Amino acid sequence: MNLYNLQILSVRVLSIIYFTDDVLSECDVVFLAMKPQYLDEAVSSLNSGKNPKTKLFISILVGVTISAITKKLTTALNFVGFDVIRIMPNTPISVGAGCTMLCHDEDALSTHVEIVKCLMSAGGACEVVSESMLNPISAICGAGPAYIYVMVEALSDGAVKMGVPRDLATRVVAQTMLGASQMVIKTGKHPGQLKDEVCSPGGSTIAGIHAMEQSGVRYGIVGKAC
Ligand SMILES: NC(=O)C1=CN([C@@H]2O[C@H](COP(=O)(O)OP(=O)(O)OC[C@H]3O[C@@H](n4cnc5c(N)ncnc54)[C@H](OP(=O)(O)O)[C@@H]3O)[C@@H](O)[C@H]2O)C=CC1
Ligand SMILES: O=C(O)[C@@H]1CCC=N1
Repeated sequence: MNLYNLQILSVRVLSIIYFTDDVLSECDVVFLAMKPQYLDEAVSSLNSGKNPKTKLFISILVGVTISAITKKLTTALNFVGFDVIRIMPNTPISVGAGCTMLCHDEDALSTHVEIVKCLMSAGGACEVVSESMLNPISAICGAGPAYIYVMVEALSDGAVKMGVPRDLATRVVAQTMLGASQMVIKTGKHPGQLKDEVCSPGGSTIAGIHAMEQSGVRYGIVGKAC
């Protein structure tokens, strides 16, 4: 990490917890990380005091807009001059392989955007998108790991059914998913082309693909899960 990154990371970051009387007077940056239905309760538990220090709120709440959060904070706390930046991270961030989507208002300070990018990049990829893109992309980067785990579990179940021990099956499935993902990222090839490269004419893979298509896997993912 370069000096610039270290400098911007030197701001103190704390999460909002219950009964946070002094969070705003002590922290430059505050994460809003409760479920959306508890936002009002959380905001009302904050006390801006005489000298609020917080200049940046980072929200991971799914579906709550920057303007809605700004309005709630401004109304409840009666102070202005802060930025709200929305992010949608995912749980793989805990192992350094996360994917965070970030959006901000046009008037957000570039230093604030850099702070968030720097913080979230420490846990994986981080990309800036428009706010209108955040909800649809959240269905993939935020919820996506759960869908992938179901697929890992299903493939592992299939292997177990054929007599492979569970731990070996799950390890091989996960490594295969990792490898396939790296192929998509590193080769830049269309996933359909990568799939074609695995399917030998008349081979077992195309037979498996046929079975997947017959059972509506693609339809279920595109039409129902997303
Ligand atoms: N799970 C995921 O993969 C992702 C979740 N998100 C978003 O993150 C948010 C939290 O989700 P998740 O972590 O799964 O949910 P959890 O229920 O695990 O965590 C919610 C947290 O909010 C705290 N909390 C509840 N009420 C208040 C309050 N009034 N004031 C302050 N803090 C409060 C809870 O504290 P306590 O434990 O003390 O009750 C808990 O730490 C949601 O908005 C979700 O959309 C975003 C991306 C991915
Ligand atoms: O299921 C949820 O509400 C959150 C949003 C993204 C991931 N989990």
